[in-house]
Amino acid sequence: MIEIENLSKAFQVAKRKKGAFSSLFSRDVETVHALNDISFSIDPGEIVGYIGPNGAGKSTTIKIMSGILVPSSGKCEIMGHVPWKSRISHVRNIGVVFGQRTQLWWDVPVLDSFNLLKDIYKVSDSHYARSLDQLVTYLDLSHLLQTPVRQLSLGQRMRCEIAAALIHSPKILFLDEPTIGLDAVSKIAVRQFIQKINAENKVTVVLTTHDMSDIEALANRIILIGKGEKLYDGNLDHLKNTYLKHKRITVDFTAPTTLSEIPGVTTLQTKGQRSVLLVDLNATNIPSVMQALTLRPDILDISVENQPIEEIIVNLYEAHQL
Ligand SMILES: Nc1ncnc2c1ncn2[C@@H]1O[C@H](COP(=O)(O)OP(=O)(O)OP(=O)(O)O)[C@@H](O)[C@H]1O
Repeated sequence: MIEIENLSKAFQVAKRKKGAFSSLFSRDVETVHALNDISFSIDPGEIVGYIGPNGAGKSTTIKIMSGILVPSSGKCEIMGHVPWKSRISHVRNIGVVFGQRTQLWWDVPVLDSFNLLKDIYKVSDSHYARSLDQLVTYLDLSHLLQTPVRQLSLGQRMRCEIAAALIHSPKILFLDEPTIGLDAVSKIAVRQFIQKINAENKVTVVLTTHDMSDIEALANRIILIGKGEKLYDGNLDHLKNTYLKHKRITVDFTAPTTLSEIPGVTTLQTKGQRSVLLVDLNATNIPSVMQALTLRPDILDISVENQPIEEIIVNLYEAHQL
């Protein structure tokens, strides 16, 4: 369904020189390699988390796959189309949501934007009625349809953005940071909707996000890129098991206290009755640390957390010497 082979994208940018205005007059340019020889393929019905740190090349990939950017080299074929060559046929197959931008008309009621999109995509009346009905129900939009977009909260707007991207029932949905800035309730609503349209309408989803809870909730596969290179393609648990070096244990005591030394464990923080410990999994394991802790009579609560995924990514970078 999505075939990416040896895809590269380089940008030419004016070289920064000392002095506020010198780059305006300078002819020196440097090349930024946003994507370097990336290859992957995605099958129908998958939900893929496309992740990586800032500047990794995620948005560049989404823009190429949407037909907004032309790559410097390599192949990108989506449902038989080269996105930037056959734009009109391609956009019928895809829906795109950029969390930081809107595709809705700011001053008009949401429903008017949907009607305009219906005309742009030449959706038939009967298909539109069905599609709108489903989107309004699933995303709980009925009370928002007559509201101008500028009056919507961020969470309400994002639900409308997602509906707008799906009015023409595309087979593929690209979501670039769809939950950015949303509160917990809106995040969950967006996630549940993504799960639903994937399960019921068989929509293939490519999701970029910095929110790893989005990835954990949705993606059965992740593709991780860093500095334009593909670093990992597979399942999230496997990545965690391979690169997880530490776990964190938060311990609440009945009264302020200090912990005696436990091999392989460092105290990251002690505040009042709470201590946060870092367990080095190369030196020890969780059952041994728990055993040492539970010998103490003054423990109220213990919780064990995996190292944040961002730190796992750092481990992965180190492993790749990037
Ligand atoms: N239009 C452009 N002109 C010049 N450089 C660009 C352009 N777009 C992106 N870049 C550069 O390409 C690299 C990859 O950027 P991209 O926006 O794809 O990263 P990203 O993974 O989406 O990052 P973020 O998580 O911060 O959104 C960065 O170094 C960025 O500065």
